[in-house]
Amino acid sequence: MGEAPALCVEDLKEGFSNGFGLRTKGFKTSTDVGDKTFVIGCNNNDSASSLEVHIYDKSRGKWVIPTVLGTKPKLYEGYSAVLLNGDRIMIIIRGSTPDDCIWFLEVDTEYVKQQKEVSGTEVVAWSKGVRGDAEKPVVISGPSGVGKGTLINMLMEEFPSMFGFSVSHTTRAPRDMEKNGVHYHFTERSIMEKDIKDGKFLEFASVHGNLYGTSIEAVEAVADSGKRCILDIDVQGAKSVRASSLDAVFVFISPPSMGELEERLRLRGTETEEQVQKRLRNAEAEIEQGKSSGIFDHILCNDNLEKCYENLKKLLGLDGSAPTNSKPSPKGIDLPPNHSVSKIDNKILIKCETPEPVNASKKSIILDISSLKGGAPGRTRGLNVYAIDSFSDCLNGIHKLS
Ligand SMILES: Nc1ncnc2c1ncn2[C@@H]1O[C@H](COP(=O)(O)OP(=O)(O)OP(=O)(O)O)[C@@H](O)[C@H]1O
Ligand SMILES: Nc1nc2c(ncn2[C@@H]2O[C@H](COP(=O)(O)O)[C@@H](O)[C@H]2O)c(=O)[nH]1
Repeated sequence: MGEAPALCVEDLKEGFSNGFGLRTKGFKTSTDVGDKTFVIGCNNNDSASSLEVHIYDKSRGKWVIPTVLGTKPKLYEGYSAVLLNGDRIMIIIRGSTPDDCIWFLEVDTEYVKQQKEVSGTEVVAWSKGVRGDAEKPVVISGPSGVGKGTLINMLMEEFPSMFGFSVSHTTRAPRDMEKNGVHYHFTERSIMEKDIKDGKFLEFASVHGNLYGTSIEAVEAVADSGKRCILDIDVQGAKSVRASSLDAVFVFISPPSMGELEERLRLRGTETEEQVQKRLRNAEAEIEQGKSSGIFDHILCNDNLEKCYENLKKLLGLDGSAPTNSKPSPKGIDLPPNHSVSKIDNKILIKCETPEPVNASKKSIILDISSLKGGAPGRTRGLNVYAIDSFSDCLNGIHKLS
């Protein structure tokens, strides 16, 4: 590392404008990014209140309340804030649980810039920091009745600990055997539209007359459990995911013929005649787009179900003997209870300030932020965590925290 710490929190007074030292409920901190000052905090000690973000635009001499995307962190005992790359503020939370102690407020990332353009307002976006990486999600798309759900069920039955299903939201009515929260989150249009406006959806589309969408939480919950996420979405949804920051594998399932697709839809018996007709009309355009748009990495024809399933497994690297375990869920980050925060290059030093000896897991730690991935509005993954015995370790070498 070689370089002296850029900033050490003990050298700074709480509430300084560099953003370090955001304290407890009722306090605020400010971080300067270009000609804007981002003030993060809470106005009072009311436990019902939450972290708010206000922006002071120095060039216009005006306060702005931005649109805040993503889920906000809860209120805890105290916070430290560190500006990273000039485009996001890392918030380190004191007194939180190990899985909830690192958050990012994106203030000028590509995602935030795009959202500003779309909404025409100031935008900031929260995402939660997570250790380690998740496996690439698998997006499965294709016309209604082609067999996507059947193939996904086969995969989940054979590899229950490896895959998790992204439970979509929809405004369509549940079918007889469908359970809320398992097959879909069945919801009202007005509620879903508000959630879409609040940035809670990775993608959404109007499909066969109803609104369908994948919430960011649905995908992240699967990744948090250490499983590989499977999305069953239409072609418009696949296109939106392709354009998003989610790095996924895209598979299109095509029918052997329109006649066969019609027969499958009718035999399933879940739609009225009018709905079958609508789905078949939409299928033609979906097949055309699926095969020609360049969205999909793989196209599989579901003629013979067993053969198609074998091909799906092959492209997912599962054609050998069945692996039994998924990747273990990444552990949380055990912060020392009393700590100070400083930044050295791509490393954040969280220095234990407890006078008495502490056990290994409560030692000072380093967060390596050189491999951050993903981001708002969901999870920022790729945080690496190392334990250190003393501050000089930080300069001389680091030990990986198990
Ligand atoms: N290869 C196949 N040969 C014959 N029938 C099949 C085949 N694959 C699936 N099916 C049947 O076709 C019907 C439709 O399948 P499924 O419900 O999985 O379609 P889907 O693509 O998920 O449809 P939707 O998009 O409407 O949810 C089911 O009754 C299923 O059993
Ligand atoms: N864009 C999205 N499409 C979705 C989502 N969830 C499901 N779907 C697609 O809708 C049709 C119809 O489904 P059905 O359950 O009513 O038969 C099908 O093609 C699904 O793939 C979603 O979240 N986003």
